[in-house]
Amino acid sequence: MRYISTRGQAPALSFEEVVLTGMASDGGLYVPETIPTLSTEDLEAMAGLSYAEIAFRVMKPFVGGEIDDATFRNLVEDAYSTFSHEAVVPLNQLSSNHFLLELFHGPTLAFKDVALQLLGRILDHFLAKRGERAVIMGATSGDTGSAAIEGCRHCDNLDIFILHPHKRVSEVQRRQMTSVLADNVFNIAIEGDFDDAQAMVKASFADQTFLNGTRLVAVNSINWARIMAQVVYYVASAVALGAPHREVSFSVPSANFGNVFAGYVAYRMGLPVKQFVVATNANDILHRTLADNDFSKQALKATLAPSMDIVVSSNFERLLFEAYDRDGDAVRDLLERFQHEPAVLAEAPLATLREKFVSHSVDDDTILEVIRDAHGRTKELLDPHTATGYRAAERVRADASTPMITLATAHPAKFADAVLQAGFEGVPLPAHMAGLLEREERYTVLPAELEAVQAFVAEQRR
Ligand SMILES: Cc1ncc(COP(=O)(O)O)c(C=O)c1O
Ligand SMILES: N[C@@H](CCOP(=O)(O)O)C(=O)O
Repeated sequence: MRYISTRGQAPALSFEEVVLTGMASDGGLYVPETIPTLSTEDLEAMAGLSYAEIAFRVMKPFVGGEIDDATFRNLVEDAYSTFSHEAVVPLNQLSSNHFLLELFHGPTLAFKDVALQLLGRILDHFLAKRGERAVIMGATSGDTGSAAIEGCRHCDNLDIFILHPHKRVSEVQRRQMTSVLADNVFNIAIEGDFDDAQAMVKASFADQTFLNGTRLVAVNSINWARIMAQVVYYVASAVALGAPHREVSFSVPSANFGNVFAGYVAYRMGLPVKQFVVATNANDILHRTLADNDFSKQALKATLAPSMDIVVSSNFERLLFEAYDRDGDAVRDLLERFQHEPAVLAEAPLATLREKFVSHSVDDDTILEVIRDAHGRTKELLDPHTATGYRAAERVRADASTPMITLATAHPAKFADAVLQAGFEGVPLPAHMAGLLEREERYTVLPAELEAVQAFVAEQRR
């Protein structure tokens, strides 16, 4: 399996190189040269298998033999043994044809654990084999950061630098990151927003001279392994509901677009998916683009679903690459224009996207109303991100007969503010996080300036 850049000018890489590289040298993101397929028989054979076994089977073609089967199976089983639910990502039936896919049973209570528990182990495997050290730089709006720290902190070959927007993540999210006092973990609170943090991480990949030759690795969904691991739960949940002989739809709380893009990859692999509902908070660029062809930046708003407070959505580029028939020049032109002025998509690619994707945007007042309403109807307490998906599913689903799976991307205990504002008492943290709110914290506040961040990383790395 080779991987190519969405901007068409970087060299093709192997799986190992792609995992250890992050961004492509032409500024693009890596995608598989060909998307592997799952036959009807492959999908049928997955019914009743464990999550880890389905994960092994779905991901194997992407790894392309670069990790031997026995080792890869061990890495996968080990990664998912850290989840507190035996099913790893259980499906919870809310009503006759609406299901919640609970992706928050990992160590940090958000869907990011599904990929980052595995990515940490894959990185460890490749770096140990090469006898190399690497520096991780990641940007987080709250969840990727703690999941990356949790997934990678035991890897002796890695120093981990996580940039979060100062005072714009929830208290639980911040403490999950900043209370890890390990020598190889560095938290940076940026005086800016998530877009600033992500732009600095991407700029650091583009010019890595500040690291004097040490390898820089991505833990954001820039890294293909993140997407690959997220493809699995689309397959597992659809199979549980009758795929390949029954179509399903997914509603996905979206921002950086890695999650729903992984669903699209599952569809392209052969999963029968009727519809992807892209749910956004008030930062609605994805909704404006899909609904009105308005691909333009607006000022980032702080919302009750802070992990989705993102305007420049990294993985939308991967979907555009597919919609533009893998024309890297067209993608590069469009994204360069988008950086400086409002842009629009060409008619044909937009029509292609609209065949599978619909969208809906949910503001803060509605998030609170949905949390109350869903609890009244189903007894489930949704986190504010999941609430956007739940509402969007109900508003724009194509029909009531196709099972709708809303992705529950985080546990409500991470977002006490929204839960309290919705009129509920706080949600207790699980036992393994007891005492989190009293633990010592360590982080460094820096201005949103690339030089300051790079100087800090260069100085602190071991
Ligand atoms: C809880 C939660 N829900 C939804 C999202 C959006 O997912 P994506 O960025 O993959 O679109 C995020 C962060 O990205 C998140 O942390
Ligand atoms: N919501 C994310 C933002 C980063 O997204 P990623 O999928 O690219 O890592 C977060 O919680 O940090």
